[in-house]
Amino acid sequence: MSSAPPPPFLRLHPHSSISSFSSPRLPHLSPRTRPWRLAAAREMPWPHVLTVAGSDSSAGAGIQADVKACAALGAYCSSVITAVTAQNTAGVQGVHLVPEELIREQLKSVLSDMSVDVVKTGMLPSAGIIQILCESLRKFPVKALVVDPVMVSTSGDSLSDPSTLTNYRDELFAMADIVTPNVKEASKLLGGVSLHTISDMRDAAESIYKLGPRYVLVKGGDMPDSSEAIDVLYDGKEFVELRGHRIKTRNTHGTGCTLASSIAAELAKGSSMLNAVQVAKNFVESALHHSKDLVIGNGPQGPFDHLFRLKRPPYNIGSQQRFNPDSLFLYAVTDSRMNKKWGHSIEDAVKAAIEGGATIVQLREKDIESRAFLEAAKACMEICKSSGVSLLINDRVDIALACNADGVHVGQSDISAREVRELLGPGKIIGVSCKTPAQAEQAWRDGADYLGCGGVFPTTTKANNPTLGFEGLKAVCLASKLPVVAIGGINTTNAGSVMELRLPNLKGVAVVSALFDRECVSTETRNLRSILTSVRCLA
Ligand SMILES: Nc1ncnc2c1ncn2[C@@H]1O[C@H](COP(=O)(O)OP(=O)(O)O)[C@@H](O)[C@H]1O
Ligand SMILES: Cc1ncc(COP(=O)(O)O)c(N)n1
Ligand SMILES: [Mg+2]
Repeated sequence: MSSAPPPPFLRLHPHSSISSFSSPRLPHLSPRTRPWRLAAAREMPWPHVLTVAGSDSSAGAGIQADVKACAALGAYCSSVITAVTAQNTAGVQGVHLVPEELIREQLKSVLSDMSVDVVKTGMLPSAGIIQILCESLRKFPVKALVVDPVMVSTSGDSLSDPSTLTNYRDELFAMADIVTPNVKEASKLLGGVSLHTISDMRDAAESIYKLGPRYVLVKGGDMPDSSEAIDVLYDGKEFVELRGHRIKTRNTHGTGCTLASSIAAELAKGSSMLNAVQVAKNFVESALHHSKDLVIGNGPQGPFDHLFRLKRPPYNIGSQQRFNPDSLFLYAVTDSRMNKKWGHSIEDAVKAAIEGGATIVQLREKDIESRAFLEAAKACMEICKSSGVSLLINDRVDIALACNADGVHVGQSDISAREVRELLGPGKIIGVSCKTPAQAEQAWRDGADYLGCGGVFPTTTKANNPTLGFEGLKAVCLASKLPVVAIGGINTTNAGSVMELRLPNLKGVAVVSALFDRECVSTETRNLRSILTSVRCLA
């Protein structure tokens, strides 16, 4: 690796010079006095990841991978470039470091102005660069820091000076929310210990955790002879093994950069760490799967297609608004037989439920023709959109796609949440009906957003549906890594007792007949809502 000579190529904009970097760039105006901000009627925050990393001329890894991954997942990605590398599918041919003062300048330019949510680091090739980054982060704090300690490329070329080890370990890790070494990097960080088994990865995660980050993810992409790609996540208390299919492909250049940026994008959207890591891992696996036969370059390591979803409908892949688990509070599920019985159209029933205070709606229409269902779903989408309530479709991914619904709810015998995610993309809400902790675990692995758990009480809405009781609900809630909504026989007389269980992850109740098998849907919804609210107020 060549070290940085004085930058003869540096041609500065007349108003921007390294020597003047300490002078403030932006006039200090309050939002009220910034005329360009008054133009927008409603300001929409855009999840923002700043990547501090190296440029990869082959665009499979580094800054280029980070920008593509964030874009694919619906986050904005700004970039501070630490080094310019000459790379292709055969390996790394050259590295040139960006002058440290220009890195400081780039950091200040972005962090002082652009409301960064999460900083993600990749190639930090010198000790001085790490120090500058730490200083900048202390001056401009962000919500989360994702550190991918890039040291060696997958081709085996060095991408950082050995002296950076000390700065990583003593300074940057303590500021990090998550550190994501691959097995080779974990070994380097720990003085050369060898990692061959999952148990070795766990030990390494534990040792790196002691250096100060909130989470450690030891990635097993490069573990030989395994049919699975297994990563180990550790939070100081619990280990989680994230297992995925190992895709047989030469196109794995940039998997590490992509994983870390995807975690950063999900954190910027508001996910918990565990969910961010799971979504990121599923995204890498899907991208590798869709790119496995693509050919670019003659070397042993090709890039993969981060934007694979653009090749297929739906095109509205990235959503900026994360699913809010609190919206499960009063979950209204429609039933066409009940609507018919009371002479309500689906649209009127949905409108009344929202008027009464339903916080999310699912259309569960089992005996209606597809064309009529789609028309009703489109009308319900308009109603839900104008009141800010999400609309999900039971089982029918085709209807959800056609009406651009907010998501889909599937049962254990429907197509899996993983396949639904493939079809709907990352921005949509996916719920899965689960009766056991094992099903809850699988739904989380498959990339679901929430669980429906029941029947809590006996119900006539669903035939042959075993009753779980409070014990069954409790087992699922305790085991679940996802928010849960209770369902099955819930009405105004027993809803309070369900919420009074105060089970972890239990966010609300889902009801069908208690709302829709009634003459006045809005009154019933209002009554239920006030019961739920009073239980919540007593908490
Ligand atoms: N062939 C593969 N199939 C599926 N997932 C993979 C494959 N190779 C790597 N991954 C996943 O990609 C992510 C990055 O891991 P890894 O390749 O070990 O990182 P790095 O690029 O830093 O060496 C991990 O989640 C890992 O499990
Ligand atoms: C500029 C740059 N940054 C990072 C990597 C690591 O690549 P990988 O994600 O395959 O480990 C790389 N090859 N080049
Ligand atoms: Mg790799």
